[in-house]
Amino acid sequence: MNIATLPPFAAELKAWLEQRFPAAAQAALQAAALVASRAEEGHVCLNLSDMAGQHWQGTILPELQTWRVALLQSGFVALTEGYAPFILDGDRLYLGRLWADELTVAAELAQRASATELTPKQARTVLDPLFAGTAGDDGQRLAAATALLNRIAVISGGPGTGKTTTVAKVLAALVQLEPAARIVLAAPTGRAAARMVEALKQARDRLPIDMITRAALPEEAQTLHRLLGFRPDGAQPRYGPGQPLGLDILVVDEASMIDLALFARLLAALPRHARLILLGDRDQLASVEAGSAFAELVRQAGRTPDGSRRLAAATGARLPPGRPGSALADGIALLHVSHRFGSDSGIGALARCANAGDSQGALQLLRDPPPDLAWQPGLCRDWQGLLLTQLQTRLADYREAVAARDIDAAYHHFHRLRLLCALREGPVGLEAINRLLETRLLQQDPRRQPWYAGRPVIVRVNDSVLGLANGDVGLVLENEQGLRVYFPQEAGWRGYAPTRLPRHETAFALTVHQSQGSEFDEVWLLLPDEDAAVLSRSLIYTALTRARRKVAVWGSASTLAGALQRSVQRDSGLADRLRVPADTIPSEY
Ligand SMILES: Nc1ncnc2c1ncn2[C@@H]1O[C@H](COP(=O)(O)OP(=O)(O)OP(=O)(O)O)[C@@H](O)[C@H]1O
Repeated sequence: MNIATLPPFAAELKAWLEQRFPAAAQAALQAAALVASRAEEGHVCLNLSDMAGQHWQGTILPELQTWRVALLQSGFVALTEGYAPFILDGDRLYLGRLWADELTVAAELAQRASATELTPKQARTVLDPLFAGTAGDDGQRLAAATALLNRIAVISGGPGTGKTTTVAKVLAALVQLEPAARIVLAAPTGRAAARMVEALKQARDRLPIDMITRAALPEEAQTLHRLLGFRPDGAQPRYGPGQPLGLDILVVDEASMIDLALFARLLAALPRHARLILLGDRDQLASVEAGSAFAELVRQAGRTPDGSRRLAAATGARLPPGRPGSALADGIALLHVSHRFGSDSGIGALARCANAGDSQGALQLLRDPPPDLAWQPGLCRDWQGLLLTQLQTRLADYREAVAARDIDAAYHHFHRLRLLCALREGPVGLEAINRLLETRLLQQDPRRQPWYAGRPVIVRVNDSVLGLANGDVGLVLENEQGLRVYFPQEAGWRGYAPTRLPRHETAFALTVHQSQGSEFDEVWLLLPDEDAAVLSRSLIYTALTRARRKVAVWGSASTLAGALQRSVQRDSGLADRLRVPADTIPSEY
C-alpha cells in the first residue's frame, strides 16, 4: 500500500498525528495509518507481528521490538492501562475506541456465559412435545435446548436450515415456562426485522401449541438502532449501562451484520439477567463497519463436559463427553441441514462450492446449469443491451402496476427479482447499473428529474423521527397529491413526500452488502470482468443465498474463480479474549 492509496481518513489521521506529535518516528506514524486504513476494511486491529519487517510504502517496516518501542515513544500510543488515541495490547495495535468496544463485548459476554438458565429436566419437559417425532440428536432440537439452557445462545446456519423454526419453538417453550417474561425481537436492518416477523408468524402457525401460547408470542420486531434509542445526531444511545433495556429475552436475527461498536452498545444496554439469542449465518459477509463478532463467537463452538451432560439430559441425545473450554462454547449451536435447498438444488450446490472455495465445482455447475441457475460468462460487447432486453420483459408487470398506481402489485413484482452488484463503481458497479436502468429502460434522466413514478429507493441512514431505517426500500408512485415514496409498514403503507426523505439512493440494483437481511425470488449477480480485492467467498455466498428460486451469474470464470479463492478474515483480538476471563472495562472510553 502506498500513501496515495491510503483512504482519506487514514491519510488525514497520519497528517494530524505528524503535526501533533512531531517527535514521533515514521514507523509509529505508519503503524497508525495502517491501523486506520485497516479499520476501514473492517479489521478491528493491526497485528504488528504480521507486518513487522515487511515492505510498505517503499520502506521496510521495523522488526517487532523496535516497532513497539517507536510506538510507545510516539506520544499517541498507550499500553492497556493507559489512555491515548491508540492502544497497544500485546502485539495488537488498536484505535482506542475499537479496543474499548472489543473489551466491552468480551467482558459482557464472559459475565453472562457461565449463567445457566433452566434445568435440563425443565427444558426436556417443554421441548419434547414441540419436537415430537424427531430424534434426540436432531440439530434443531439440540439448538433449541442450547438456547433454553444458556443465557447467551448463538444459532448459526445457512439459508433454510430452520433458525426461525427453532427460535419459534424456543419462544413457545419460554412463554410456557416464564409467562411474565418480556420478549423483544430485533434485527440490524428494517428489512431484516420485517422478514423476521413474517417468518416467525409462519413458523408459529405450524407449531403444536395451544391458543394462549400462540397469542403470547411476539409479533413485532424493530431495528437495533431503534431498540437502543440512537439519536439522529449520532450521540450515545438512550439505553446503556446506566439505563438498561426493559426486557427479559432478546432475539436478534441476522446477527452477522452487527459490527463491533453496535454489539458493544447492545451488550452494555442488556440487563444482566436477560437472555440473548443471536441468529445468523457465520458464512455471510461480516458487517460493513469493523468487526466480525458473530463469526468469532461461532468459532468458540464446542461443548464443555458439563455443557455436554446438560444438553444430553435436555434432549435425550447421546453426545460425546465434551472438552474443557470457554463457557460460551456451550451456548453455540450450528444447523447444517437446509430445508429450503434440497440435495437437487443448484443454488444450494453453488453456495456450498462458494463456501468451500471450490471454483472448479462452481464453474462446472454453471457450465451445465440446473434449472435454478444461469450463467452469462463475462461481459460480451453488448452486455448492456442483453441485460436491458432481458429486464424489459421481467419488469413489464412492475411498470404496469406503477402505471395503475397499484402499490401492492408494484411492491410484489419489484421484489421478485433483484440485481446485486459486487462493486459500487465501474461499468458493472451499482451506480452505473442504476443509471443504465433509469435512463435506458425507464427513459428517465435522473440528473434533470430525480423523482419519477417507478423509482425504487433505499434509505441510507436511520431516521427515528420519520420512522425510517438504513436499508428500508420504498417505491415512488403517483397519487392525487403528486409523487409519494411508499414504504411497507406493519399494516399497509406509509407515503412520504420525496423531499422529506433522508439520505437515499436509487435501488434497481443493490450492492451485495445492502442486500443482506433480504431475500428475493430471483437474483442476478453482476460481477466485474477484472478481479478486485472486495470480491470474496463470503460476498459470493451472501449474494447466492439471497435467492429463493433462481440465480443468474453475470461474470467471467476468472473473476468468479478469483473471488472464491479469497477468504477474508478480519483481524481482531475478540476470539482470544473470549477464551480467557473477562478484562475490566476502563471508564475513560
Ligand atoms: N425440521 C424441518 N422439517 C421440515 N421443514 C422444515 C424444518 N425446519 C424448517 N423447515 C422449513 O424450511 C423452511 C425454512 O425454515 P426457517 O425459515 O426456519 O429457516 P431459516 O434458517 O430461518 O431460514 P432463512 O435463511 O430464510 O432465515 C421453512 O419453510 C420451514 O417450514
